[in-house]
Amino acid sequence: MTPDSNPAAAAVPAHAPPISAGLLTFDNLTIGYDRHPAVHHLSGSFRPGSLTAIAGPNGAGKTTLLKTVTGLLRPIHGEVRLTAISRRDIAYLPQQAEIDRSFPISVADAVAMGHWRKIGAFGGITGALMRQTRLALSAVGLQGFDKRPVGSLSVGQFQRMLFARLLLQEAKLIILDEPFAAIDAKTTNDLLGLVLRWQGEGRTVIAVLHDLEQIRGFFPETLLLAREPIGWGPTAEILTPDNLGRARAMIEAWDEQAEWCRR
Ligand SMILES: Nc1ncnc2c1ncn2[C@@H]1O[C@H](COP(=O)(O)OP(=O)(O)OP(=O)(O)O)[C@@H](O)[C@H]1O
Repeated sequence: MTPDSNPAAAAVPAHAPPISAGLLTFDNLTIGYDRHPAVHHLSGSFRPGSLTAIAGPNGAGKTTLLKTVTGLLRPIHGEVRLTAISRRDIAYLPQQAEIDRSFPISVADAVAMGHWRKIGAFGGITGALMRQTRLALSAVGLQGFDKRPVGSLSVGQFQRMLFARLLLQEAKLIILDEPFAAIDAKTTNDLLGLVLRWQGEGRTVIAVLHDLEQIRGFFPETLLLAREPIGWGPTAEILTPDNLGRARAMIEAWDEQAEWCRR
């Protein structure tokens, strides 16, 4: 696959958050745990149809930010605003480490859970929905895996299965937390193809990633986070040596026990 010169990366001023008609907007957001802030003073918007990487060192607050967007955490201060969508329109793929892989369920049933918006929590899976489930499994290269218990899948196969479920969700906003961590090159390439397909369909995609070359190659926009926003805009203008150095220094200087922010 070749890097995509994506039109979603419309001109946005460097080092300034792209505030415009955003699908998802942060308004002076401060988030964290037990009133210890993990991320301060984040403002900006993700435009509808944009493809954005969230980058930053370990402990920068990336996962905390995603959990706040999905409603798992409440902001300490400021606001997360959704425009023209609701939380039901968001599909969220957590880090692999947060997912219980021992759940006794078949691959087909796990993927079919992606239909929940159409059928509700207690609705039945019709023949048509099961056919769509099998199509989604084929799209991720897992044809014939329907009856396998999820616990028997390799790490890469498990991630393919979760992407099949995302396919069925047909979400307007897709949020991925380190989707390619511990995944081999072939699987990464296939799943990256799905990410680009989603964006081609007009969906908005946000992914936490650590591979800077991958971000430069495929993600037109980047939010570089290090407890505070270091930059947010076109990837080439954000992932500079200067900004990456500032992000590292910010994390090294961070006080884990910092009290409530007074700025
Ligand atoms: N449940 C929790 N309770 C208290 N503090 C937490 C909790 N989860 C995360 N933190 C802290 O919040 C800060 C940001 O963590 P977060 O997981 O958001 O970072 P990250 O950028 O996703 O890191 P990584 O790249 O290592 O996954 C860290 O100092 C972390 O220890």
